[in-house]
Amino acid sequence: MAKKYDFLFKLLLIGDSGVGKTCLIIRFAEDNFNSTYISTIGIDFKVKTVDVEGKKVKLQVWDTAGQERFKTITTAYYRGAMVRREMQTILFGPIATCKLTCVVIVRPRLFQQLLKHVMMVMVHYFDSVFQGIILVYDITDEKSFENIQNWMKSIKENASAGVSRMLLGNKCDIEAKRKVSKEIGEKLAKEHGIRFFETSAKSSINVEESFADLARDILLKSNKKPVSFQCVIIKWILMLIVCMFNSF
Ligand SMILES: Nc1nc2c(ncn2[C@@H]2O[C@H](COP(=O)(O)OP(=O)(O)OP(=O)(O)O)[C@@H](O)[C@H]2O)c(=O)[nH]1
Repeated sequence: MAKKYDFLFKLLLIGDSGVGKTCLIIRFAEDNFNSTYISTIGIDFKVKTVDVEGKKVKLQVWDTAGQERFKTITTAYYRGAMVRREMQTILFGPIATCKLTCVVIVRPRLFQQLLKHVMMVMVHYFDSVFQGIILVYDITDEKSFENIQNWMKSIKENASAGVSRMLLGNKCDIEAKRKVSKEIGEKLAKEHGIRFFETSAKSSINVEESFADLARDILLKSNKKPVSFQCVIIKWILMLIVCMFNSF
């Protein structure tokens, strides 16, 4: 059977509530637009395969809720760094090391359980790393632009270090209500050394282009090696080990 894609990249959209994250994803994945606003609850994803540098890249695009009350769930999804920290504490923390040594000697069965927990964390890690994060603001809403700094801070604190980022100023079809100039958006992106596009999910401006551009950036960073495929293999091996532990 022919392989349907060469690479799989996971992207995450973040930004204030109402800036158009869901609409951008729907425009990208289904080429559709709905003006009815239904606020996202929790997290959801859509997939689309694009051609990048002659390679088929499957993008799994995750939507998040911009509302403050869902922030804990949203940031939990940046994972990479967080799970790594979790693993470091389990494996290398000073107390953990002492306890672990005692457990191996005195309670081998408990050690087995611990090992299983570590495997589970690793499975989760390989399953939840995002290669790209798209920060979205609304060009007609100054506050959503100011908040980009907070979202940037949140990425720094929670996401993995090598993650590719991109800034989108959405709703550029409503020029009459513009509050944030293109230049100021470009300036902010430049300061953070990331790509920038003004988009419109409604009028389908720069949506496909921006997603493909980010995919290209990730592809070049990954040195054209199918990293995600390796992750999937490692994930399945880890899951197999977890299943073996379960059957003891
Ligand atoms: N004019 C215009 N309206 C848009 C555009 N994108 C989204 N909207 C409208 O903005 C509103 C909010 O869009 P959503 O995509 O639900 O916003 P969101 O960022 O996902 O919001 P949360 O789920 O609350 O985080 C909806 O009424 C959309 O129709 C756009 O490009 N142009």
